[in-house]
Amino acid sequence: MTEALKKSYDVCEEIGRGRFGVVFRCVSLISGESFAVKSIDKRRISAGDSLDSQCLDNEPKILNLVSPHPNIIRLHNLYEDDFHLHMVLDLCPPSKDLYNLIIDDGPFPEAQARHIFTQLVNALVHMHVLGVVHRDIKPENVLFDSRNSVKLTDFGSAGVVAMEPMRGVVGTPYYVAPEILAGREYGEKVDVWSCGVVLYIMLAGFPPFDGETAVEIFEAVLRGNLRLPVRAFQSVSPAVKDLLRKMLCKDVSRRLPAEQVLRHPWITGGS
Ligand SMILES: Nc1ncnc2c1ncn2[C@@H]1O[C@H](COP(=O)(O)OP(=O)(O)OP(=O)(O)O)[C@@H](O)[C@H]1O
Repeated sequence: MTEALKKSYDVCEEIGRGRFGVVFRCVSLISGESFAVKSIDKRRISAGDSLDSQCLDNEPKILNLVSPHPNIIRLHNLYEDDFHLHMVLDLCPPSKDLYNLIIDDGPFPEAQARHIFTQLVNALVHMHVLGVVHRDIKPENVLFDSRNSVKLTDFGSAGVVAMEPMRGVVGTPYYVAPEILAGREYGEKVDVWSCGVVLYIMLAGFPPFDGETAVEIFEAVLRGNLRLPVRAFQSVSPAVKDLLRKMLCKDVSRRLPAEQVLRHPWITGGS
C-alpha cells in the first residue's frame, strides 16, 4: 500500500473486487469521513496489453474531467507509485448497485424505473457535453449512495470523442451498441443505446437482445430487432415504449441524443 495513502487514510475492510482493482473502505485521518479506495496493482496489467494499460490511465483522468456531478462517482484523491494506483472515491454501501437491485426487486414499476433512469441520463448529458463517452454503461456500474442517489462508476473504458475518432470493441455483450460491433466509427450515442438496454431490463426483468453465448447476443444486437413482448409490457405505458424505440434504434442518426431523452414526455410528464 502506498505510504502517502496510509498517511492520510486508515484503510479498512475489502468491499469489492473487479478485473483490475480491489476496493476497500477507508477513513480520512483528518475528517473522519469514510470513502472507498480502489487500488490497482499495476503488475497485474500485462505490459503487452495496451488496452488494459489505457484503462488504467483513463479512469482517474476522465473522473477528474467529469467531477463533480451529483450522479457520477467523485474522485477525491489519487495516489500513485511504481506498483500501485489508489483512487479515493465516494463510498457507496457495499453490494448496493442496480444489478443487485434488479435481481432482488425487479422488474420495477415505471415510477421507480423513471427515478433511477433520469439520474443516469443526467450523468450522461453532463459527460456528453464534455465529450466523454462512458462505453460500459450497465447495471453493475450504477451504484447508489446512502441517500439512494445514483452514482455512475467505472470509467476505465471511457474515452473523449474530441481527441480521436472512436473505434474498437469496448463494452459488455448485452449492453453494447450495434455500431460498435459492426466495427464502425462511433460516438456518444453508444451510451444512449446502453441506457436504453438498462431501462428495458428495469421494466421487463430480462434483456432485449439475448442469446446462449456472447456470439449469439452479439448477433441479436446486430439484428437490432426490438421486441416488446406482451407478457412483460402489457401494463407498461405507451410513452416509455416510445422512448425505448427511440433509444434502441439501430440507425444512429435517428437515435435520440441524451439531452433529448431527458426532454421525452415519459420523463417530463412523470411525477
Ligand atoms: N465507490 C464505491 N463504493 C463502494 N463499492 C464500490 C465502489 N466502487 C466499486 N465498488 C465495488 O467494487 C467492485 C469492483 O469495482 P470496479 O467495478 O470499479 O472495479 P474494476 O476492476 O474496474 O471492475 P471491472 O471488472 O468491472 O472492470 C464493484 O463491483 C463494487 O461492488
